[in-house]
Amino acid sequence: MTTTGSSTSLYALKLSDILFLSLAVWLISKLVSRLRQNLNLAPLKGPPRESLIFGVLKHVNQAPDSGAVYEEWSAKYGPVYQIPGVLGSKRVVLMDPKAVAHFYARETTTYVQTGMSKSFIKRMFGNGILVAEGDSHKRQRKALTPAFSNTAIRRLTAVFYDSAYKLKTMWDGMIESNPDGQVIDVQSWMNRVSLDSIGIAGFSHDFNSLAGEASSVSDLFDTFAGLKPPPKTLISKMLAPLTLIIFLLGTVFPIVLSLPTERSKLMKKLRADTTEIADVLLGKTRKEKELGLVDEKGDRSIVGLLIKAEDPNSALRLSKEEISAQMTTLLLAGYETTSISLTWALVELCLQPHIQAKLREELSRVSGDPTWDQLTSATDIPYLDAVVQETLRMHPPLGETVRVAATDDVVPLSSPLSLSSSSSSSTTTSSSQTSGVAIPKGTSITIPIRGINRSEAFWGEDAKSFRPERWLENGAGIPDAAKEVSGHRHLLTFVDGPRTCLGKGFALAEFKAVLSVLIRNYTFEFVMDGEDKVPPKIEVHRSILPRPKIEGQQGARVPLRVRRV
Ligand code: HEM
Repeated sequence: MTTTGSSTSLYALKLSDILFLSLAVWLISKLVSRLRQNLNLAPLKGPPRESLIFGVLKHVNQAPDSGAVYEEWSAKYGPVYQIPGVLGSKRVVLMDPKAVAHFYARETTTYVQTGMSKSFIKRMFGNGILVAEGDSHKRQRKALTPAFSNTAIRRLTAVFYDSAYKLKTMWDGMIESNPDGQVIDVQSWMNRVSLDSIGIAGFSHDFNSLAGEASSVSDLFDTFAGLKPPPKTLISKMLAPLTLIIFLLGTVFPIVLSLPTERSKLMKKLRADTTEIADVLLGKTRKEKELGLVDEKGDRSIVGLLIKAEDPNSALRLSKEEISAQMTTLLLAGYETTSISLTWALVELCLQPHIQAKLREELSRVSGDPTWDQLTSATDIPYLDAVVQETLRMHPPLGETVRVAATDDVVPLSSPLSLSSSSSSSTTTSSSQTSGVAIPKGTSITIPIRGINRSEAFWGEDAKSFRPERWLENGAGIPDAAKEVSGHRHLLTFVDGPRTCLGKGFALAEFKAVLSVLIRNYTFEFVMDGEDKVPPKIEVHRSILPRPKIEGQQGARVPLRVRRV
């Protein structure tokens, strides 16, 4: 008995020793690698640490315009600077166009998702293209690309118009009984247009959300957008006030993201539900294919192409898990981003009714619905193009890219950068200036997409104003400094390089088709009570991606008065 007891306690002691030693080794290795990074990193200027735990990240996350914060620091410390991150870590912020282009060109190889992003995306979207790196990313991208070719999108244009006209039927019914216009939460309707479009175009599946059919995808997104009260358990209630803290700590310790917060539980459910939908859709299409119900040659839906990629003899074969994750990714990527962009466009057009009128006037001169050729041209319906571009510049759904260096690198600069003290960097041109910034392996890098898109240094003094005219005049409206920024029409909204948005053509065609139907048929204005008629304040609601909301509304609601033209 005694022997057994002592051997148990000896075993327990050994186990605790091992645990303690492992923890100590892990902590020391983290500290050593952080020290190595900090020592090898060029002595960049940057704002002082505000908090020992969060650095300045809490300040950035809580700012009403995080882009403006990065822009202010860039004006003060130069276009490449460092900011204090969580628990003594440092992040390098790139706002120099040459450095940004260099960075995006090396996405998925030299620069990869952080542990937190990987954990977040895997939980939400599965192990698909968004987390793939290097050769695996190349392989998945090659398999998916044909689904987004010009020919494919041209054929999908009818789907976007179908959705827009279904919405019109519903709205006409609502407005009919209210000739002075109907107050409509346009954001929820933009969600429905986007969801039904991606369902049909991506999987030949009609979610029928425009006709009011409920689906778990829209239910979950609505919960994230604060439009439905989430189910609350005691533990998640207790963790709710800590959501931001847990999120920030997750940048260093991704494991804390697994804590049962309301958000993490919703994410888990979202993943489970979208995977279920993906599996059902996949099964249905496979069966149709077996029964010869799908025109194999003609089927260019995303699912059709994914199923073709399943061919065991194909070099581009994707695993079943990858197929399910790609479908989830496409469903979610095609739904949130486009819906947010359409909503922002309507908000901006209400803030400046003369721009709305000018757009309507241009569209009234187009006979019938614009064709795909007209939608994709920047010059056929130039003001529509300018309004869409300006919306994407001002309101990129993804505000920043955060990555970590997988290997040591040197980032080139457009012009020499002043360092905070004399540098030991090999690329130093003088004691206080450098032509390239040494980035040690493990360094976190931030590209402030929103900050660069709206920066006065690139876009001029009126950078923060919604002014579609800057896109006209044969490009003369785009300042030379902005032309230095690589990316779709000098914007980083779709990022750049190997991870450039695959659905860019899809999104632009859908955005323009839906907006043209809305503006030709309806006028939009804010609901303004009282004598003064001051437009309401527009706030940002933190959902999966930040969404616009009108001040005072619960959740991401954007009620507008809609009248028939
Ligand atoms: C206005 C609408 C859209 C915007 C602003 C947008 C923006 C973006 C951005 C910034 C990324 C890079 C994400 C990252 O760095 O991790 C991305 C990737 C992606 N987007 Fe979009 N997107 C839009 C619409 C769409 C649509 C409609 C689809 C599909 C139907 C789509 C499919 C994808 C895919 C598959 C990727 C992953 C690409 C890769 O990892 O290689 N997007 N998008």
